[in-house]
Amino acid sequence: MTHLSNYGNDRLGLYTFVNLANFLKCWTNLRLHTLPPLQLAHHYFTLFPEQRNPLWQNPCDDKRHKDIWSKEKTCDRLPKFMVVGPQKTGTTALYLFLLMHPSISSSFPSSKTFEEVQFFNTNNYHKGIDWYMEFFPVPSNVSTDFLFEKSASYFPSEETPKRAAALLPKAKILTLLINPSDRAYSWYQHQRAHEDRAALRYSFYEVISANQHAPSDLRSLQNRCLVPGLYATHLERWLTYYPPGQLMIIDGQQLRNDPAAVMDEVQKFLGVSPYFNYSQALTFDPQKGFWCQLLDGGRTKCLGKSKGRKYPPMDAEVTLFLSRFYRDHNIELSKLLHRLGQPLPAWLREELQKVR
Ligand SMILES: Nc1ncnc2c1ncn2[C@@H]1O[C@H](COP(=O)(O)OS(=O)(=O)O)[C@@H](OP(=O)(O)O)[C@H]1O
Repeated sequence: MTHLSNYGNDRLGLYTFVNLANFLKCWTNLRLHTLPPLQLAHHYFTLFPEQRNPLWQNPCDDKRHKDIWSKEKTCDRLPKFMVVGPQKTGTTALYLFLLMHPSISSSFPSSKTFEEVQFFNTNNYHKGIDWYMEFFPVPSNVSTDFLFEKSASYFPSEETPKRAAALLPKAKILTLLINPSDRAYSWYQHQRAHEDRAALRYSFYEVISANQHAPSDLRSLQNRCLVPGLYATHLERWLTYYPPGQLMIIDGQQLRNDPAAVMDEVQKFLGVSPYFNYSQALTFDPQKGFWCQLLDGGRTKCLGKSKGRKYPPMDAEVTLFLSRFYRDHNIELSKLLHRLGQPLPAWLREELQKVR
């Protein structure tokens, strides 16, 4: 039984199977039973439930598969890198800036989830790799063109790193981190703007401080609000499947304040050419209050209203609660960054100061 799309392994499988069955019938007293295919599959997965979940690999990584891979198909329609989130850290700004580079192209937008494909972390994964590849253009030059996708909910997903590494072992992974308290607050505001019932009903403080006896909708909202900010836990999971050299941890605060400097680092990390001068291509738009793409004639192309929302600042009680909530996780993050030889972002240093 294999979940690798049925390219090569099973050509001999049928022959072997028939001969094995004949052998058993001829030389043993075993009575062989069979079932119609669907019932057989049901029975099989009852016996081996762990095999219900496929783990797709790249068919072109194995010569035997590649040799019989359909002529119409290619393995070039896969990303060379991914922006994995977490949500509300500036992933859309990074996405827009990456697209400005002449050698970088993204996945096609999904009708359901806008610029995000959300393959590895959802049931879309069960639609298979052909479904995933359809989201990517055929690159005009495989070695110089950089395809990517950004799905901001990949970062905290339990399954994603393992699944991504099985299909895209050489991919580079870009993640953005801002102060997890600010991220949680921005996410809550996002839910309110999208008229999430629970977010409209409960104040931010009620969400973050809910205890285990709270109603289930509040608990669920709390989890989705706070869990992505447990950065060290999620990063360790990514590092179980990808070597540190393939993972870039970007300071989201720096991307917001000095995007050209960050984009220079990103270009180096990806090894993409030609060098693109973001200092000339980006400008700060005072009306938007953020850096935007500079267009001909001095006009700007900024992100839409849903990015860079206006909402009141967090009050002191909330700030204190969240600083305490994330304290140990931030300490873990600082140890992890130290181990990776990476500098600590300013917001993390500030949070660590509060601990003392
Ligand atoms: N250049 C630029 N323009 C607009 N917004 C910027 C930019 N750089 C960073 N940010 C911050 O990005 C926050 C939204 O993050 P994401 O794009 O990751 O959100 S999402 O998860 O895709 O919904 C968004 O959060 P909010 O301020 O809460 O709206 C911004 O603070």
